[in-house]
Order: sequence, then structure tokens, then C-alpha cells
Amino acid sequence: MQKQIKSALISVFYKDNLENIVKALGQQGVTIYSTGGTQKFIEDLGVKCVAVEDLTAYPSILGGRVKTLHPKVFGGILARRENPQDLEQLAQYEIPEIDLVIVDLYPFEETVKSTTEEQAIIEKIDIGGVSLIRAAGKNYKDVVIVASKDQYGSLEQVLVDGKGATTLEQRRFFAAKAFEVCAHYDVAIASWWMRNEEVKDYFQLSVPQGQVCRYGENPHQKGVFYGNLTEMFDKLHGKELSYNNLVDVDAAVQLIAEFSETTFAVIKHTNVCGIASRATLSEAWEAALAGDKESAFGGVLACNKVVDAATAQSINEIFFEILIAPGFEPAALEILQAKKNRILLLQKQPLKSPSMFKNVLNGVLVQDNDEGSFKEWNDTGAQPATAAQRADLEFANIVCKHLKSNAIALVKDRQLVGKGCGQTSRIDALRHAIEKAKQFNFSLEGAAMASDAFFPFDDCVRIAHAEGINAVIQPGGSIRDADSINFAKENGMVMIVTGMRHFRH
Ligand SMILES: NC(=O)c1ncn([C@@H]2O[C@H](COP(=O)(O)O)[C@@H](O)[C@H]2O)c1NC=O
Repeated sequence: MQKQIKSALISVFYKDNLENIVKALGQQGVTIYSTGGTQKFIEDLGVKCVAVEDLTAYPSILGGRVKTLHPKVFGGILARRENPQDLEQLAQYEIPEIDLVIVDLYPFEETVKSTTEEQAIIEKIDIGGVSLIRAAGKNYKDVVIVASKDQYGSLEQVLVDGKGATTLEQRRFFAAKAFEVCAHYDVAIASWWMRNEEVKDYFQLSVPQGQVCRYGENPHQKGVFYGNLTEMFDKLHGKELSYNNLVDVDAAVQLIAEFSETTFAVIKHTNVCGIASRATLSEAWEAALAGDKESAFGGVLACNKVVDAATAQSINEIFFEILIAPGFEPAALEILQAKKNRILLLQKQPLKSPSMFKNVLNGVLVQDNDEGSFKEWNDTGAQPATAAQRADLEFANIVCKHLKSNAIALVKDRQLVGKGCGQTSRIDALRHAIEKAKQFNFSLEGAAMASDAFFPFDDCVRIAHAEGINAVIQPGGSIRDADSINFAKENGMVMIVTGMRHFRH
């Protein structure tokens, strides 16, 4: 049903972008009611406006905590226009109908980001604005609610197209958006109150839409990304990131954040297939690629140093989807931007989320991020690790943590030379890792092996030893730990037990 807007209440925190709407309402003869700062803004535009104080016959009190909270305001918003009793009461108490409500709430989220001062934050919990939104949204059959400056464009369109009249469908659309705004606002407030609680009573997360993906994991699945990519990255080149790109970029930035030495990594389907630390970035790249040249095709690349021209030249020769780096030298950028089908991301900040979650069954599982790489460093083998072995073992252990379970990583001179992941048995993961190393002509003589979880039997250590691997790192915890440890002792192998498992399902 079409409804003509004859009256409006405007109370907004940010006044920008409101000019056209106010002027259009003024031209259409709409009676505008408004609060302090907004009233001044409207009058400065040369448009007539009634102060809410004049409507309520009450001043704004308690430093603005109570301005619009009054039956003369809420009655006019909530009255059902087809209900004779409601209309009688409006007449009895001299309450004018309000057909349009425009609100832009106090910026609670921005305030939390800019200060830790509790009182300043609490003052930015909007009360009147949220009440206006809820009231107008509830009475959407008669009232238009515009609950955020993000919707000014839509309102302007409606005012122009409908000459100030709205359809029921349009009012329903604005109401739905309005309740989304309120819900998001309340989640932000509740999250702030609960910021120090370890376990909350509700799983609450409200993240604005970032982009609708072309599709989900596969073309027949829909996909949407909620989040703010521009906060983390500057996209210097290439098309929009796909659903799978986003998943891989997440895996890549988590992995690369673990390394402080100059390191390059290649990620495929969230698993690292090549990674190396070297004195220079181009050496790190060459070594990472050499780890598995075949898998690197179409991969996601990540490094922790500014990309120089020499490295760019070398990377340019292979087909890759995405390159993530903390910076690009201008000459490197020129080289890499020459080809169209690739994405270049400049990472501006690290990932900050302290926890992770996924939907399972009819709920959500939440856990801490897997921080750290070992609890203890227990030398349980034939002898302690040398400095070089220690470096490789630590490297292998971190890599293993970023592989899907069951995972085995084989490392030599801080270069991944073989990996097995996502296997249903640990021994299969090892077999696969060895096969990969052989495929690319790596000798495993003197290599280090990491396992994401304990060895249930001594079979893996035996196989590793037979290949020349002489240092092992694993969490321990099997009832048969002694079998693997004794084998290492008897065969001159280093065996580190960390006490920290790194399953990744
Ligand atoms: N207390 C109230 O009755 C009340 N009514 C509206 N507001 C808010 O006051 C702001 C606008 O204030 P002003 O027009 O004075 O600049 C808006 O963000 C609006 O959401 C209120 N403030 C907070 O709760």
C-alpha cells in the first residue's frame, strides 16, 4: 500500500550526506521534527524544522541522554493508522503522526576503537536512537525507517521516484535493514561488556558484508565474504578474490606470520607445499619453489619481506594466483603487473583474531588459535640436537602445524623437501612425504622430520631412519612413546618431544 510521507523525525549523529534528503523533504512540504544538533543542521540548510523539545514540551535532559524518549514522539511513530483506538488516542493527547524516521546512531564501535576510557564508551551507547529505530521498524506498515547513513542513498531514490510516497515493500525492506542495524549495534555493545570473559553465554558475531563472491567453494554453491579486506590488504593488482582464494590467503598469512627470517611459502588448498628461509628473498623463493615445483602451479605465494625486482623476475616465470607481501619495490611491481591473471596483495597488518570457529551440527565450535610451537624441548634421543638440527626441527614443526592432519614435514637446511598431509594414517603421510622428496631429487640424508601428533608405533621412525633422516620432533603422548624413543636412542637419532600437539582438521 502506498503511503505519502507527511512528517519526519530526523536525529542523526553524522550529518553528512543528508542535505539532499532534507531539501527534498522540505520541497515536498513534509513537517520535520528534529533534535538539537540535527535541528541546527537542517535549519542551516534553510529548511523549516520543529524542535522535538517543542513537541514534547520537555527540554533535552541529562546531557542528551533523554531527548526523544517521550510518548509524544513514540505515540506518533507506533500508532497503527488503521486502528481507530490508536488514532483516537493520538487526537486525545495531541500527538502528531510521524511517517518517516531517520536515525544514525552514536558511533559506539568507532569509540571503542579510539579510546579505552569506560565512561566515554558508555556515553556512546545510543538509547533514544535505537528505541526510535525499533519503534518505526515495528510499525513498518505505516512508517519508513532509515536506520543508518548507509541507507540515505536508497531513501533519496525512493523520495525522488515515488515523489515522497513509499510502497509496503519498500517500508518492509527499510525495516529489515533497521533491525539488522540494531542487532549489529547490540552485538558490538555486548562484545565490549564481555571482552574479558573467557566463555560467553552466546556465540555472537556481527560482521558487515565485504563482498558477494562469484560463487562458493564450487560454482553451484553461493558464497559471501563478511569482513573488511581493505583493513588488512591493499590490492595492487588483479581481479576480486574468490571464496577459495580467501581461504588460501588466510592459511598463507597465518603461516608466514610464524617466521621472522626471510621466508617464502607456496600454499595450495590451504596446505603449504613449498617453504624455505634464506639470506635473500630470491633465494628463499627459489628454494620454496624447488620443494615441489609441480604443486606450486596456480598456488598462493606469501613472503615476509619486500619483493625486489630479482625475486619478481623469477616469480614471474610461473603461473600463480596470488602473491602476498609486506611491500613491493616499484620495479618488482612493474614486472608482476604485466600479466593480468594474478592478484598482488600488500599486507598492511597481521591477523589479530585470538580465536577461531566453525559451524558443526546445529551449533558453532569455538577455540583459541593454535599459538606457540612447543611446550618443552625434551631431548630424548641418542644425543641433543645440534644448532643446525634445532633450526630444521623448529622449522619442520611450524610447517607441520600448518598442514592438515595427519601431517609429516621433512625439512633440510630450512627448506621443506617433502610433506604428507590430510592422510588418514600417519604412516601414509610419511610415505607420501618421502615420495615427494624423491620426486624432486632431494636426499633425505641428515633431514629433520616433524609429526603433528604422536607416533602410535615405532614404524614411522624406522622408515625415516632407513631414508637417512636423523632428527625427529613430535609431541609425544602415545602409550608406545618408548618404542619410538628407544629406536631413536639405539640408532643415533635426535628425538625431540615437545608436549604440544598440532592437529588441524
Ligand atoms: N536519548 C535520546 O532520547 C536520543 N534520541 C536520539 N538520540 C541520538 O542523538 C543523536 C542526534 O543528536 P543531535 O541531533 O543532538 O546531534 C542521534 O545519534 C540519535 O540516535 C538520543 N540519544 C541517545 O540515546
